[in-house]
Amino acid sequence: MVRAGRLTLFVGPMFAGKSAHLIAAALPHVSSLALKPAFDKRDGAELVSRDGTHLPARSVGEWPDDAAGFAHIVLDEAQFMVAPHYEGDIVNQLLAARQKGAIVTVGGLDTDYRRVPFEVMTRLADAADEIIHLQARCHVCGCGARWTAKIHETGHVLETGDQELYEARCDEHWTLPVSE
Ligand SMILES: Nc1ncnc2c1ncn2[C@@H]1O[C@H](COP(=O)(O)OP(=O)(O)O)[C@@H](O)[C@H]1O
Ligand SMILES: Cc1cn([C@H]2C[C@H](O)[C@@H](COP(=O)(O)O)O2)c(=O)[nH]c1=O
Repeated sequence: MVRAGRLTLFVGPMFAGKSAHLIAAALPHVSSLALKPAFDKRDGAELVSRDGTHLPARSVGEWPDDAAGFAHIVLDEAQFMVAPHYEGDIVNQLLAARQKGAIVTVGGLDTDYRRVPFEVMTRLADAADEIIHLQARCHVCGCGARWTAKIHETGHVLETGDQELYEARCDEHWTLPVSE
């Protein structure tokens, strides 16, 4: 019997618990391949959530040759899987894995600090079986935050960082960064 594949997305701003949910989704699976973008040098060979959970993961700049051998594939920070940091079309590769029966679970930012959608995430959302929208707490007021604000304008849309550079913000308190 052919297994039915499935694509689940965890999307939202930074600090919303996307990595925590991905790690929790992977743990029950015996055969699990956890991937992270080679572009993201944080945390070495692990997916790490700010809630303290972590999971061994491979940093990849292209689709792994042995991916077909895994029943469950997890990918975090999917917004980084674009040229020149990633070779190949990650969306088509994930959809092909689902087609072959894999349970595919992906986390990523739906929008950048300007509130512009990340194209990879939009394409994945169009094809997903399930999308879980997560919110963080606004850094200013503590309300539900759908957006990420950047504290300093650096001129880079793709730029790894944490609380020194980014904050979760609600609709009322989101702003563009002040140019330096
Ligand atoms: N502004 C915030 N809103 C919500 N959680 C936060 C915030 N700042 C830090 N945290 C912590 O971050 C955890 C989620 O982190 P993580 O899984 O790394 O999120 P994501 O992958 O979405 O960035 C929460 O469980 C909480 O402990
Ligand atoms: C908003 C925004 C974020 N990034 C980077 C910053 C972090 O390294 C990751 C997001 O990590 P998290 O697990 O979701 O906290 O993305 C970026 O490159 N560009 C942006 O606009």
